[in-house]
Amino acid sequence: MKVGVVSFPGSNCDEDALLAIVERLHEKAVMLWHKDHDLQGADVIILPGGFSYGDYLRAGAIARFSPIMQEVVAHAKKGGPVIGICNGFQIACEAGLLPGALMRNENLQFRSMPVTLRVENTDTVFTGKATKGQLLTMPIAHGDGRYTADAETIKRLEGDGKIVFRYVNAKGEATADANPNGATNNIAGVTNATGTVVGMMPHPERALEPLLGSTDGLVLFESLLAAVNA
Ligand SMILES: NC(=O)CC[C@H](N)C(=O)O
Repeated sequence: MKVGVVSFPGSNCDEDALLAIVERLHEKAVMLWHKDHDLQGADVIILPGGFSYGDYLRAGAIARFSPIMQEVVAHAKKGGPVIGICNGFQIACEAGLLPGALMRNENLQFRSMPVTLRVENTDTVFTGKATKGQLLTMPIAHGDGRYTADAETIKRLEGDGKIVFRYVNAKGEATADANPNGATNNIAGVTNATGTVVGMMPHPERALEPLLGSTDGLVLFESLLAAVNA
């Protein structure tokens, strides 16, 4: 497996994502500069977290015009795996790789804290090794994480089981107080029709070391490796 991590001006989780692949999975990873058109033979693309273009206009709205996004979209259209983490999720939505949008957090605060997620869909390239209903702890760090879409899209995503993660409390219940940003239906992550593109606000690449409080992010990377090698 060879993973390409796209570095935009303002990305700040690109190194963490690269290290997740190299140090935890012992697989190959390359940094891809946003101005390039070459995916350097990567089988998988990570759109990392950060503040691409300073979140000007709207988070992800400028990054989606970066030259490399044409190749990322073409890769995704061919069924190539793509994961958008936090700012990467915002960029994936802006680029039309995933439905919906990430709005300013309901409480207008930047939230940096651990959250509990419930795995809703294990039929994606990034959750195949998880179990449905499994609870995962990982951090969030965002100001614009309130997932939203028009009512018809939400109904379709829910009906088709395209919600991958939901914010829940310690008992696994998707309550309002477990929702850090006011996301519709506590949605923390979604997938496309084929389960090959996943976007999520929480950071699995920051939950790989016991020292950092959780290793629950590992299941996503192990799922990816298993899917690519299948
Ligand atoms: N950690 C991140 O990727 C930050 C995401 C984003 N730009 C926000 O604050 O909403």
